[in-house]
Amino acid sequence: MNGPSASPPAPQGSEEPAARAVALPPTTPPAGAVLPPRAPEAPAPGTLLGSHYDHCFGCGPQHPQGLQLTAVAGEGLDVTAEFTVRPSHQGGPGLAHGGVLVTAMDETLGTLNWLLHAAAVTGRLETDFVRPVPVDAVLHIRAWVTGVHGRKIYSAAEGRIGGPDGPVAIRAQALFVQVKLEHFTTHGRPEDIKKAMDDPDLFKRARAFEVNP
Ligand SMILES: CCCCCCCCCC(=O)SCCNC(=O)CCNC(=O)[C@H](O)C(C)(C)COP(=O)(O)OP(=O)(O)OC[C@H]1O[C@@H](n2cnc3c(N)ncnc32)[C@H](O)[C@@H]1OP(=O)(O)O
Repeated sequence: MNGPSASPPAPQGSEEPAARAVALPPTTPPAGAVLPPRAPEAPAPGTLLGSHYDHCFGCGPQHPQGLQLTAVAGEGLDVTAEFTVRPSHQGGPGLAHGGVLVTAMDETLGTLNWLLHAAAVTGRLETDFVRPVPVDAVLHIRAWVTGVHGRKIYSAAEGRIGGPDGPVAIRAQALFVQVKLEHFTTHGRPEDIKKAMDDPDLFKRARAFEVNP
């Protein structure tokens, strides 16, 4: 199977508007979802999670235009993260681009999988933009797992500005799908796979390709 099915857009304008919508699966956990314990291998609460791949647009320190987001493991199945909006992240003048903010949420939500010791990729990500985020602002993000159902990991996050307890600027909810190593080796560019595999930092290498046995 290749993800959930979606209706194609209707070919002409005579249908009801609702019939033209794409059917998307929910990002709230279904009945039967569970909240597993933190994996025994999960980094201790308070650990700076670091980048899973130096060239990642979300967290890589070697990506000059990237977000260089940093995340810290929480006490449970939760993380906090910070991202400083730079001029290269602008959409409207002086304001963060919405897609860049979504990336920050995606990246932070992705780090939750590390607490479950599961390799997973984003299947679906919903966001609410609540208030604009200016250049130079720090987005304080908190993310948490809401449930796990089979290979699906459900999670939610919020980003605040003006401090960790400041007003909410963005909210997100996501569904990640656990994948095996082949997801990356089959679809990724060979030279980049090699670059990640050659990283002398064992921890990063593990994070770039960690797979549930
Ligand atoms: C490990 C370190 C990496 C960390 C990176 C963090 C960076 C931030 C995260 C990202 O941005 S990842 C990049 C963006 N995401 C992608 O590129 C994923 C592209 N999509 C795929 O590769 C596949 O569609 C996917 C792996 C998600 C699913 O394909 P599969 O063939 O493995 O799964 P399958 O279709 O069998 O579906 C498994 C279950 O997930 C559900 N599912 C799959 N795709 C879904 C989707 N898109 N939305 C909702 N549900 C989805 C599906 O309905 C099904 O539910 P059930 O088990 O209940 O039947």
